Amino acid sequence: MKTIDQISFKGKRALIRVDFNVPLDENYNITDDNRMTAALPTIKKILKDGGAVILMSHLGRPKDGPTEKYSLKHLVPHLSDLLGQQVEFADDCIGEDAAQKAKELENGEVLLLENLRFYKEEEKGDVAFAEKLSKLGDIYVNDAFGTAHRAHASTAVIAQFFPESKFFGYLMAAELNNAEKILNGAAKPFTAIMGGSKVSDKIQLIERLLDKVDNLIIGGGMAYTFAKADGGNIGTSLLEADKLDLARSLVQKAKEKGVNLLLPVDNVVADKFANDAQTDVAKTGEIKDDWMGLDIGPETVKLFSKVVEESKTILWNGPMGVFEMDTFMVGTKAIADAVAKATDNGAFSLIGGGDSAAAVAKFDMVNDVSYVSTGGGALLEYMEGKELPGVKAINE
Ligand SMILES: Nc1ncnc2c1ncn2[C@@H]1O[C@H](COP(=O)(O)OP(=O)(O)OP(=O)(O)O)[C@@H](O)[C@H]1O
Ligand SMILES: O=C(O)[C@H](O)COP(=O)(O)O
Repeated sequence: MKTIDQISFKGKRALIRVDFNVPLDENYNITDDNRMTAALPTIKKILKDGGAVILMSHLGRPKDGPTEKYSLKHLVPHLSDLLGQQVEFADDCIGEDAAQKAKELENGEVLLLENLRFYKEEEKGDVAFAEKLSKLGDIYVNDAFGTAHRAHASTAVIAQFFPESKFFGYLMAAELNNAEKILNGAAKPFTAIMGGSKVSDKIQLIERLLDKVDNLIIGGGMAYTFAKADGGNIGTSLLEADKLDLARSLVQKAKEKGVNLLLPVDNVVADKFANDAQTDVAKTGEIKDDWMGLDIGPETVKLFSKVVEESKTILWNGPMGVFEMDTFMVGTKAIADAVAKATDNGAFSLIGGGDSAAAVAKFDMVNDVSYVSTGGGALLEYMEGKELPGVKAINE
């Protein structure tokens, strides 16, 4: 793997694509800075070598050019705190001002460019736009694992302008190594925990995992499609009506492959989708008409936790319930506790997916698991066996 360890950045300007697509509240406070802290080792290595750093990223999905809401300037104070030095900001990612600021950057200094997606050329993978960006640095570093599944100007297309000087950053290398550990070197028993809202998002991953795991745990909103497929009543719980056959076939495949497939046996149900809803516990398949399942129930917690605690490799993608509401976070928290316990006993645990990572951060358990991935879609696609454009662009 071509990583930044292979060169010295002394006297060089490194143009680093990072994924600083972090959640911000209404006052522009960063509510989870995992993606920023994860990029620090790469930035620090380059500064320590005696180089200068130019950071570029997207934030959100702006539709109509520059907007206050999606400005990366909101990240400057926190990034400066994290690095212990003032970070410069260019309020346009290309153009004269950015060029001037990049040129004048002294070794040891850091410049952050404005949101790349203020130009539609970024997502289109426009070559001329990529070339303009490429002029800002001497060496291209891709450390944006979270965006590696996008073939955009700054993540993939730009690499052609650095044929001899393109490298993976430390975060990218760590993410790829950890994903490989799960895919091709997992100690057994290997348990995958799948949750979240939709089974359709995760079909390919589930199918691939059936060849690798000993246990497959399915919880969260997607479990209701399985309950319905089994002929149960699910009330107004989440359902993907067009995925019932698929659910049945996944159950069948698990059986054929000897995978222990675990689905919820009981559920926390509510009379409305709200934190102050009336709640009850219902057996799977026995949810009353106007009620919805919003978390796994206490018996399920016991069943899932036992399997998780006995595992040596754990991949967790997607929460067990609507953990954003305190009333329905119990199941997700209990599974997080089980993952932490297994990790403490020597298991390797990888948490992937934006929402699972947010849940672990909410419970303040980031240090209790082996690795929290900064990738949502990127990790899923990599695990599904797809080649990530951001990775390919450096490798080829
Ligand atoms: N029983 C349920 N009913 C409705 N929504 C649910 C239920 N269980 C979980 N969810 C919701 O599913 C969402 C997470 O699903 P998603 O598939 O996006 O997970 P993820 O893979 O961790 O995240 P991402 O796709 O962002 O990487 C959460 O917002 C959670 O509230
Ligand atoms: O949050 C993410 O998954 C990445 O930053 C990619 O963002 P996108 O889905 O808007 O391309």
